[in-house]
Amino acid sequence: MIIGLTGSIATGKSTVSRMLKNKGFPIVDADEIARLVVEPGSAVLKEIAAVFGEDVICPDGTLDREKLGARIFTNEEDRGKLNAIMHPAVRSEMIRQKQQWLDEGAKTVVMDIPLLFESKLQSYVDKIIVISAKPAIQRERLIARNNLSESEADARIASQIPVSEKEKQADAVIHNDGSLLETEKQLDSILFGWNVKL
Ligand SMILES: CC(C)(COP(=O)(O)OP(=O)(O)OC[C@H]1O[C@@H](n2cnc3c(N)ncnc32)[C@H](O)[C@@H]1O)[C@@H](O)C(=O)NCCC(=O)NCCS
Ligand SMILES: Nc1ncnc2c1ncn2[C@@H]1O[C@H](COP(=O)(O)OP(=O)(O)OP(=O)(O)O)[C@@H](O)[C@H]1O
Repeated sequence: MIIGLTGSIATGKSTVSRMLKNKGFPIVDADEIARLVVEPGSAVLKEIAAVFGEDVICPDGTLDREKLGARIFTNEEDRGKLNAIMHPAVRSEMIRQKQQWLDEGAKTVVMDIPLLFESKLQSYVDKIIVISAKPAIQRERLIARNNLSESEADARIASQIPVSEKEKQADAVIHNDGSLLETEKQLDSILFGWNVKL
């Protein structure tokens, strides 16, 4: 079974993904892959520099994530351009990693894909878990984690489909508004209900 884990920014995908990893499930992490494909010297990074300018590259050759983030989260056209450059590379690496786990005999693979609905990747997975948090809590956690202003946080939240919309298309929803223990209990009950095997 391929389980897709999604939600909206800062609702707790990585938190739940970590819980699943601790239980022994293999994880394919789209955010981690998105960092991998822009390593210094990569073709994807060269294309980003060609489109967005050399000033999005740090003196040490790495991507200036803060600078690029400030542009793409406030400008839909720029976001579309970045997605067009990065997503094909991210998608093929996600599929490669998933296949590798299956070839190694994994019965279940978890794919943590923040933009699963925005990128229409529902067909990549068998079941979808949406990690949700109330808007005020989501905003508060995003501001605290990324040290953003309120307007920067709002721009990031607005760059994605609202989590309430995603919930409607989920096979299961985890409400991550309370303690981590409460979140893990919801996760365990979903895994039990679906008879998920390691
Ligand atoms: C713009 C970048 C450099 C900002 O880096 P930063 O370290 O600040 O953020 P990070 O990569 O940790 O992403 C945090 C969250 O932002 C959201 N997010 C990232 N990219 C996008 C996007 N293109 N559109 C909407 N939301 C996005 C996701 O919820 C993600 O979990 C980076 O997010 C990036 O390379 N984005 C493009 C690749 C992408 O679409 N990644 C999302 C999953 S494939
Ligand atoms: N139940 C919880 N109680 C308190 N804090 C939490 C809880 N769940 C998550 N957090 C915190 O909220 C922040 C966002 O969580 P997390 O990083 O897991 O979200 P995410 O959905 O993976 O975000 P992104 O879309 O940016 O990758 C983190 O700082 C995390 O430690």
